[in-house]
Amino acid sequence: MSQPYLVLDDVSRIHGSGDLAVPALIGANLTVQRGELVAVMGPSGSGKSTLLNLAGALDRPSSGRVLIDAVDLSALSARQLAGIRRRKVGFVFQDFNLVPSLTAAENVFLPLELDGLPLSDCRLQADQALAEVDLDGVGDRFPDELSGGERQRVAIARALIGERSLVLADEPTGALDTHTGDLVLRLLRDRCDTGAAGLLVTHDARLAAWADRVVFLRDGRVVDTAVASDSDLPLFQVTP
Ligand SMILES: Nc1ncnc2c1ncn2[C@@H]1O[C@H](COP(=O)(O)OP(=O)(O)OP(=O)(O)O)[C@@H](O)[C@H]1O
Repeated sequence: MSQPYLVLDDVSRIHGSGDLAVPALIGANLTVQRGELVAVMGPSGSGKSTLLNLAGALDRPSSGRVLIDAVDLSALSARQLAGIRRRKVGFVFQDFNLVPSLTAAENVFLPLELDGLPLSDCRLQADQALAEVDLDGVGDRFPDELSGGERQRVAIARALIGERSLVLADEPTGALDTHTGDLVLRLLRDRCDTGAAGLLVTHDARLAAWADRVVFLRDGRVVDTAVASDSDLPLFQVTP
């Protein structure tokens, strides 16, 4: 089997210190191959967002190692981490995180623009990315001129634009109706099928069924994994 694209090796993250220390993630091990979509499930506060932020180089572990494409992130400066995020990682959040003063196309090509790509190339790639999510022709509209489902598809286009091959989604369908939620999941699934590695945080077993595997967290620990195509996901009825 090829080298995993994402590796979490015995990763712990303690927020705060002293009496206020919260062990949000404890000794987590996880690998995701290109082509694979892994769902992360667990009760509120179990460490799902913490894990996702570490996987996407938005946060650093208190101990353990995170590797993206065989690069150990602990060896990198803040500037180098920002470069990895811009080039390799796509994030999709529940609240879309679009910049309201930028058009749909400008939101989508923001990571490329920050990376110094000429604006004409940025626009071309943004239009292609918008077309991929079935949003041809909306590039010049602002987020408040789009529906919730369209905004989330813009966010997906931004997460998928360029070469980025690690796609991280935190409750990406939370605010969407079932039909649009399924569309968003299909886009994520397609991107993984064409070679990206994906992590999907969700509370919804129906959405987790789009993944290849499900990792269950409880109190900051990985307590179980399951093959997602087994329709009877154990939800949180796992033994500690
Ligand atoms: N910046 C922070 N400072 C202190 N504690 C934090 C911080 N971020 C998260 N925590 C704590 O770490 C634990 C894990 O939080 P996390 O957000 O990863 O859980 P989650 O599983 O994503 O929860 P939810 O499903 O409610 O979003 C929780 O106890 C949370 O209160």
